This record gives sequence, C-alpha cells and structure tokens, in this order.
Amino acid sequence: MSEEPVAWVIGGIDTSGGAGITRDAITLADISVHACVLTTQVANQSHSTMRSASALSIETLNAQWQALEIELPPKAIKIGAIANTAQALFLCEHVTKIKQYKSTSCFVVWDPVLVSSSGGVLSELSQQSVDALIAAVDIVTPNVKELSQLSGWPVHCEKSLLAAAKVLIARGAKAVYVKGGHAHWQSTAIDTFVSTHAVRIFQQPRDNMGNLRGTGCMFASALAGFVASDYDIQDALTLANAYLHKVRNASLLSTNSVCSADHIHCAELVGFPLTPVHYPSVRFGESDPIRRQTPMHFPRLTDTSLGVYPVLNDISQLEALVEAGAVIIQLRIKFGTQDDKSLQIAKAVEMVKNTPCQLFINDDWELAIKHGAYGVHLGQEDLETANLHAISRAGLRLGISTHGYCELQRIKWLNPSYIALGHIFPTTTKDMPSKPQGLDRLSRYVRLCGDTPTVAIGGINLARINPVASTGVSGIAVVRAITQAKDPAAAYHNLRQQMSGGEVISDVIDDDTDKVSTSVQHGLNHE
Ligand SMILES: Cc1ncc(COP(=O)(O)OP(=O)(O)O)c(N)n1
Ligand SMILES: Cc1nc(C(=O)O)sc1CCOP(=O)(O)O
Ligand SMILES: [Mg+2]
Repeated sequence: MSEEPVAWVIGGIDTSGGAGITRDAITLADISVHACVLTTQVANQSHSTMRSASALSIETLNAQWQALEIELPPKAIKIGAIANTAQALFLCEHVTKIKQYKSTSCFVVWDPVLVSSSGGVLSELSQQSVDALIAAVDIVTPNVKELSQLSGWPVHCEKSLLAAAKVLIARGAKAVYVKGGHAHWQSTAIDTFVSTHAVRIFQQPRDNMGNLRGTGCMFASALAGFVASDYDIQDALTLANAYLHKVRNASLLSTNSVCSADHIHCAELVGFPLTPVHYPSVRFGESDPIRRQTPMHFPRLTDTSLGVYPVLNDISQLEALVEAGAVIIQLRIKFGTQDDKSLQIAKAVEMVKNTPCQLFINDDWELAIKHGAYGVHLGQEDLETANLHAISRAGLRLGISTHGYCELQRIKWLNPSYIALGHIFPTTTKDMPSKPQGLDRLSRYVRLCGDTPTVAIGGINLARINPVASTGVSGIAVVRAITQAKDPAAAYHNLRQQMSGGEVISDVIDDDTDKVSTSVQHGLNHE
C-alpha cells in the first residue's frame, strides 16, 4: 500500500490532458499525494475545441466507487465535472455516507465545472441537485462566472462577489473559495474564502495569466491534496494558492513545453512551493485590524543570534537567567492583578538595564510601553485589540506568534522584529487548537520568513533542541524546560550546549517531554 495520503478525484477525462482528472492526478503526484480516479464522463477535446462528451452510467460510477472504498479510502475527495443530475445525486448520497461512517474524516471539495476551458458545456444539473451537492461538500471553488451561475446573482465587484458567496452559505454551503483570476475589476489577483465564521482574502500580483488550461482543476485538486496531507483548511488554501502561482510562473517561463500549441500552455510540474515569492499575502477579512493603516515596520533586534529563549511565568528566575547570559527573555505573566503585573514588569526592566538581554513582555503591551521594555510579544488574537501604532511609535520591538502558512502570510504585512513558529512538538503548557508542526514544516517556515529572525516554540527540551536548531531558526523558546528545572540557569546552560551539537537521544513527537529531558540530562551528567 502507498505511504502517501490518498485523495480521490472524480470528474471528466479531458482527452487533451489539459484539464479534468488527468490534470488532477498529475497535480496530486506533484505534491506527493496518491490519486485514485473516478470518471464521470469522457470529453473528446483538444486544447482549443470540444467535440463531444459522453457520460458514464451510474452503474459504472458506482462500480468505480465500490472498487476503491475499502482498500483505498480517501482522506480528501475532489469533485470536478459532473455530467448530469443523476450523477450529482449519486455523489451527494455517497459523499454524505462516506463522511458519516469513516473513522478518519474525509474532506470534500467541489470545483463546479459547468463550462470547459476549451469552450464546451459539460453539464446541466437540476437546481435541486446543485443545492444538495453544495450542502454535502466541505467547500465549493467557483470562479467568478460560476459563482454568478450558482448563486443567481450578478458578480461585478468585491462587494457583489462577497454577497453572492454568502448566498451559497445561506443555502447550506460550509465554505466557498472564489477564484478571482479572471475578475476584470481586480488589478491584482484576489481569491476570497468565505465560511460560516471566517473570511480570508488571498492576494497575488496579477501575472501575465497566459492561456494556461486546467488551473481550476489544479487548484481544487491541490487543495484536496494538501488537506489529505494534514494541513488545516486555511493552510491548505494558502499552499494551493502558492502552488498555482508557482505553476503559472514556471509554465509561462518555459520555452520548450511539449504541450505548447497555438500559445495554449500546459502546466509544468513544480512540486511543493518553498520560496516566498510564490506565496499570497493574506487578509483576515475586508477589515482585518492589522491592515488599518499602511504597512508597518518594527525596529530590528539588536542581537539576532538568539539561541535559547527562556519564557518565564514571573520575575523569580529572571536574574539567574540574565546572569547565565540569555540574549533574549520573555516575561509571560498569566496570573495576578494588573498592579502586580505592572510591578513585576517595572522590576524586570530595571533588572535587564545595562545588560545585553533583550526583554520582551507577553500580551501586556500597554505596561511594556509604560515601563520602557525592549519589546512586546503578541499572538494572533492579541493583534485584534493591540494598538500596533502605539507600540511602533514607542520604538518597541514586536514578536508575533504564528501557527502555519496562513497566519505567517498574514503577519508579514507588519514586518515584525521576529516571527515565532509553533507549536513544534506537543506541549502541556497551554491548550493549542492547532496540531504540532514537526521539524519538516518548521524548516519550510524558516525559509519563508526570509531575513526576519525566527523563533521556534512548543515542547522543546534538551532531547529535541539540536534538531530544532538544525532547521536554521534564530532562537528556540522554552517554557517548562527552564521554568520547571531545579536549577534554571544550569538548564539554560545545558540547552545552549546541546543546541550547538551535543548528543541527541530522540526526535520522537510524544507528550512526555519531561521524561525525555530528564534521561538526556542524566546522560550528560554521566559524561
Ligand atoms: C516566543 C513565543 N512564541 C509564541 C508565544 C505564544 O503567544 P500567544 O499566541 O499570544 O499565546 P500566549 O503566550 O499569550 O498564551 C509566546 N508567548 N512566545
Ligand atoms: C506559550 C506557547 N505558545 C505556543 C505557540 O505555539 O504559540 S506553544 C507555547 C508553550 C510552550 O511551552 P513549552 O516550552 O513548555 O512546551
Ligand atoms: Mg498572547
């Protein structure tokens, strides 16, 4: 059996290979996802014309479904062209069932291909079957024209686009992602995600779009593939958007594409998007609070070789760690009155005065300004309420938490002093709504941050610190590994030593960080 996650693609065969399930399978292979293909119809077409299309029977569609269901269950399904109402109702019923009885969840994308990119009408579905399908799947990915057809509303500007997407939500859609590639009113390429509780706007420079076929298929199959690879929906959308941008760039640059005929391009294989240039900038809704004003810049860090970054619950361990040589320390006081916090922050600022230690205050940005701290650390939720201009005007540095591609691409707008990347391993210090990222993702995030210093956080201890350091992060933040140590300064010293090449016992992701840490500590003591 394949080690790769499995995604099913259900749709038409485009005989030219430019779009349809052939293109879906190529896209999934390009991002290391195993594709199972179920055919709804055969569309006899070249890149420029469609001659005819013949639908497969429900029996044949069902036979394909049954052949796969037990042995190759999908983590995600991408549905493309559906030939007729009977097929739409079949898919509705089976998607609903597979989502109900599967122990692992199955994410379903419907790319509502109503007209082929070579100009042919691919399907006419009854309103009832369209509505049922919209409500059965997890996300619908129309372009502007398809959104207008599905919603029955004219779409001619951002406002009407949002209104039409909300019409689909009101009809039972869980989420809609509108591809703005051909939206004539946009000067940049803007894709809009609308769900029952969130709006995300993805923006790319408008490249010369060329005549690349199958981009809708590629986006939706890449989205299914990234969800099958365990990315959450907003990260999968960010990655699929970046993947498409990379495909477009590569395909238009290519001069020897064998598919290039009459200026119609076939997509190049490009693999996982790794470089910042392919990634969209992201806004959390039309009125994202961090976009209230022009792009901001926070002061650079004085020393960017951060090393071990102790995150302390109060000031009791601060002096010892400053003396141990910590280049950066965070005061993260979660309990107590404002008066008590104010007192501790004032004392902390005094304690690091005339030392090289860069002191960050977590959350309490007003107290940090009041007492003249070096910097402030804020999470995504804190950004909704903090006065970023006040922090910037006061000359404080800003560190920001992120937990994946989407948040990372959102906060780049602020040009923070450092970007925190978490949580890398399981942690018991706080409840995390997201999954642990692991080392491979961490390496990729570090690359995406470019010149901005990075900090890894979450479940890092003596056993794990060396592989974390190998990813190239500028700093490694720890809470328990220092605050729960008998001798915090010695723990800091050991972590720093291990970071630069000591023995590594294990790189397992488990929830037993303290045990691993203790066993390595003993190992070092015996040396
Ligand atoms: C270095 C570093 N990274 C992440 C965090 C977490 O910040 P936030 O998401 O605001 O959560 P709280 O710390 O406030 O619980 C951090 N504090 N430091
Ligand atoms: C405070 C915090 N923020 C995280 C994030 O991912 O944003 S993880 C985390 C807890 C880190 O604690 P420990 O080193 O004890 O695992
Ligand atoms: Mg916070």
